[in-house]
Amino acid sequence: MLFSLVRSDRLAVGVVRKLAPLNEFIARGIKCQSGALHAQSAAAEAGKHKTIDDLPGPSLTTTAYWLFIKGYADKSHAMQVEHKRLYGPIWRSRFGPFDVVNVASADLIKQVILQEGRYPVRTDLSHWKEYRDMRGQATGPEWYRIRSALNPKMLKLKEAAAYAPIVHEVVSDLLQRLELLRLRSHDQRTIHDLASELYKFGFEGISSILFETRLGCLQEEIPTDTLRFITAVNDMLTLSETVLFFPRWSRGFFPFWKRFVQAWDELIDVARSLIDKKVKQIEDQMSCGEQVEGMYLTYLLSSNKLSLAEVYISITELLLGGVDTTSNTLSWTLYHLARDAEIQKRLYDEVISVCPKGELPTTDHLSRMPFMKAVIKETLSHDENEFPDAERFIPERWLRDSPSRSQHHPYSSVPFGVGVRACVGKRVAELEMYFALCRLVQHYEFSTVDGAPTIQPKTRTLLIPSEPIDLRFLPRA
Ligand code: HEM
Repeated sequence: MLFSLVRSDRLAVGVVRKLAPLNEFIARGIKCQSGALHAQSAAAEAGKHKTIDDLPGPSLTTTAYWLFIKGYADKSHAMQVEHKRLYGPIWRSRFGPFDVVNVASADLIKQVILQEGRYPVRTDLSHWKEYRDMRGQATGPEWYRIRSALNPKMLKLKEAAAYAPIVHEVVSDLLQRLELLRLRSHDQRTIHDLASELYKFGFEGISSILFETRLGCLQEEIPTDTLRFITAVNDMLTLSETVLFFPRWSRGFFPFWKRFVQAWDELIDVARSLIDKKVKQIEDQMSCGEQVEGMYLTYLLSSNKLSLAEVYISITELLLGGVDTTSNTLSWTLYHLARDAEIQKRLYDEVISVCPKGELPTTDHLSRMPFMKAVIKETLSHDENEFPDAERFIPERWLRDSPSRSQHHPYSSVPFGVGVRACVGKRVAELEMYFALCRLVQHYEFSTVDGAPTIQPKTRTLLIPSEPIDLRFLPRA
């Protein structure tokens, strides 16, 4: 396993976007804190610690050969598996401006995380920072202060549970939309490209929490401003990868940098106007002497812990972190369930016994659904060296009382990261995924389309399906 890489060979969903920053940090860790992390070697035995220059790994040219000639450009997860085989559990590689040390064993990951200290550093995505500097926006005060302002209403289980009503509203819209698409399909069963529908769900879900407003992503006619927003996020993330591969001097020849900046401009513009609307609303309420109540944005704006510029950028970054991670995990989860009727049946039985159809699940219900949590956990990452039959989908391995319970290293599955720098949106993501999965299972039985080939993952920041996922949705009685 590589840190944050999800189900590496069989692969469901990955968070490779978050991998590079950690690795860059590790590289620095090795350089600056010699002895904090070292590979066992003749050098170490002789009492001399290795430096980053001693690490094995492909040169820049070899990496380019793997990416562009051997065809791993959209399969960098598979390349990492191959590189681990070739170079061992710790190796150096270079991608564009990144000089990366990869660690691919639970023990090494633990060593890295345990020496992070109070203010773990993640590398800046230089081209994101460059955009911000160019537009004179906040370059980000220290991470810890911002993170301390963002954490309280995001990470605490009790606080995140306050978003349950809005998440249910969005899940209801998702169910309605899927039902419409199902009925419209040629066999009144098939939903084509489920991942793109779930992407809209992810966008609507996280925006409704962050901006405290509904954007209409799941409506038949998506409002123009919302379409602009979705396109901008999509363009920015897609171009973000392209821009990295082209040197600065080539920006005059190729359109990518210009388009990347345009996408950011659009994105910030829509986010700012949504936030400004809320600011105006709060001001109006306050001037009338009304009590101001709201959710995440209201809390941030009224806590006075961040400047308005910091709120713009923090909310935008939360949005960027929270859309496709959640929806992609859900897409792969449904795909795995559709391929395994037995596991799906076991999940259905659990859901129905705790929360029958017609009832809306609550966080209390969720606490009595260990199998559902295991299904999501199994979709997210784990280490092929630590789990028997790692390539098979076996949610039972996460259940405490199950005979298939695996005795795994605590760092062998860290899909949200660990420690102070771990994912700020974990609780919100779980709430969205659990509620959506629960209600989908209450309503439908899903299966793959007859004769459909197995869908492989490809790297597009995350590990996404390489082809559209088409699933049959059969309504349950
Ligand atoms: C299945 C869903 C998700 C997964 C698997 C996931 C995973 C991760 C991982 C692995 C990290 C990096 C941790 C580290 O560097 O140590 C991270 C960071 C982050 N995530 Fe998530 N995430 C998910 C959902 C979300 C959601 C819903 C949000 C927004 C509400 C979000 C916002 C963020 C932010 C802002 C960071 C950066 C935190 C920091 O550097 O302080 N994520 N996430």
